[in-house]
Amino acid sequence: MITMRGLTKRFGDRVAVQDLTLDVAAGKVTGFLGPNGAGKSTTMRMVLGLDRPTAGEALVGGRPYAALRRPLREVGALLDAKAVHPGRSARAHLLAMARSNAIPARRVDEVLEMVGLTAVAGKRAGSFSLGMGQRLGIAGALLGDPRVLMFDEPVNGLDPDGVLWVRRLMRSLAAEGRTVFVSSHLMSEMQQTADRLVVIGRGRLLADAPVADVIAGSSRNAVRVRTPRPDVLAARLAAEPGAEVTRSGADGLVVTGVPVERVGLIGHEAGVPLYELSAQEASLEEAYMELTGTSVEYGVTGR
Ligand SMILES: Nc1ncnc2c1ncn2[C@@H]1O[C@H](COP(=O)(O)OP(=O)(O)OP(=O)(O)O)[C@@H](O)[C@H]1O
Repeated sequence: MITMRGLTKRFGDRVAVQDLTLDVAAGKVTGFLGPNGAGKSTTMRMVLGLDRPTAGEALVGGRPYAALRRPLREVGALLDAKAVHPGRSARAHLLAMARSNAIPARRVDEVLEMVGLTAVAGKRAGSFSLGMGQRLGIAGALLGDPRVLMFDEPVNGLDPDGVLWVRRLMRSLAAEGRTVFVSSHLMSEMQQTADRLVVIGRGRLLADAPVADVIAGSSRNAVRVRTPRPDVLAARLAAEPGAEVTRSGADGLVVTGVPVERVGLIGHEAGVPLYELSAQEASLEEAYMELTGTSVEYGVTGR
């Protein structure tokens, strides 16, 4: 588990992370989302002891990173896949990491196999493609067989096969009871991979909830109805608290703010025949856009 309590980071008078308090639980994939500059990397760097919090604390398994005796065995991370000496082979890079944490050399071959780099283990990391570099970074994170894993944009640069592989890897690591904390800008990918989401904007916590709850909170969730008597049904629905009803075509209505079951019941009570009754769930992308709409730092101002 990763614990953050009042975690805050200022760079001069710029607040990068503001008072984050949350737990990233074991046995789940937790997606970490936020616009560019929201503070995701800074948060992860503080968990790894690479940035010192201005206030508050970040703990891994109840202890600050600096207090971990063999850190790679407790928390593995992929932050920057390019942080590898370009002249070193993939195997030499991992061997050096292993040695510094008393990890046996045979584990290097195991993780190379896990990420599919065995055939190129002797090649210079500098000659690797973006996707191969990501795989090498993931191998480094897995090296110490840690209970906690953090990945910053792990699918960046991967082809569809690679994306699928990362998704399965995250799921299987969580199924083994590990804590998996992963940042991404790819909403459709997160919708398929994550159990929970932590969303931040301008350093502040915007949401910390199961994926389904984040989506359910969107105003884009709607019910579509078709009926030969749309006026009658629209009038009945409009009387529901919180309902918004718009006409769609000759016989259609789109209703927000009323659950699909209730719409069906109201139609029944009004004696109105229904040709179609369907719930239209918002995408994570739509829910995310609503959540972060006012906290996008580097947006286009629509001039
Ligand atoms: N070393 C630093 N010195 C000064 N400001 C910094 C430093 N590192 C980060 N920042 C600032 O802190 C804020 C948060 O940056 P961070 O890289 O954590 O965001 P992010 O959510 O990871 O963004 P992205 O999605 O673009 O990777 C930004 O405004 C950034 O400019």
